[in-house]
Amino acid sequence: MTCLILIGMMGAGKTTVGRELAKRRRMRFADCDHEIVARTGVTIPTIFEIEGEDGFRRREAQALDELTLESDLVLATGGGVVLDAGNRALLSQRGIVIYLNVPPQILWERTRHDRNRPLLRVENPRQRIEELHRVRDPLYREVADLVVDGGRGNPGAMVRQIEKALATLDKTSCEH
Ligand SMILES: Nc1ncnc2c1ncn2[C@@H]1O[C@H](COP(=O)(O)OP(=O)(O)O)[C@@H](O)[C@H]1O
Ligand SMILES: O=C(O)C1=C[C@@H](OP(=O)(O)O)[C@@H](O)[C@H](O)C1
Ligand SMILES: [Mg+2]
Repeated sequence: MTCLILIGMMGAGKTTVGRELAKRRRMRFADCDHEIVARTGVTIPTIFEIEGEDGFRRREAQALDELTLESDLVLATGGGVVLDAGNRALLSQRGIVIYLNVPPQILWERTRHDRNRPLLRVENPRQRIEELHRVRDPLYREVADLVVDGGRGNPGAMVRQIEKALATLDKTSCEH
């Protein structure tokens, strides 16, 4: 079975919905960020502190390249994975890419108390989310096979919406 890849902004629900989707479809679940944390033994903020964003992005590209070789996998990516053109090419080639599209206001509400996202550790995180969304939304759309409204309904409802959208697609192989 094919490889399903979730993309979207921080707080879009990629990790939460991805895990549920994998359970429902009896597929393995992986998360690029979790993989990086498992490999390095430190948190994402610590990687940003020690190696900067560039260092994190190198690790992210490596993890993406390796994980997307698997089939039968639901993969949650980090929100910034689409910034790199090489990553975007990989995403398009290696799976069905699902963009969880969520308005900035909801992203802000979901992430405001979470300290694990170094890019939001700024004076005005709300404005930062809006800026990142403006830059990234076209990149998410560029690689997405499906765009799903991830702002309405609980994760279970998101899974049902994704399943419905997947049924309309005729892309059945990860290795196309
Ligand atoms: N559909 C949803 N409805 C309500 N809350 C959600 C939904 N999806 C995710 N959340 C919550 O939003 C926060 C961020 O979700 P997460 O899965 O970590 O997003 P991402 O991996 O895209 O950054 C978590 O606290 C999660 O429980
Ligand atoms: O948007 C981003 O650039 C990032 C998103 C995070 O993942 P989530 O999208 O799962 O929060 C994580 O990869 C890192 O903090 C950078
Ligand atoms: Mg996540």
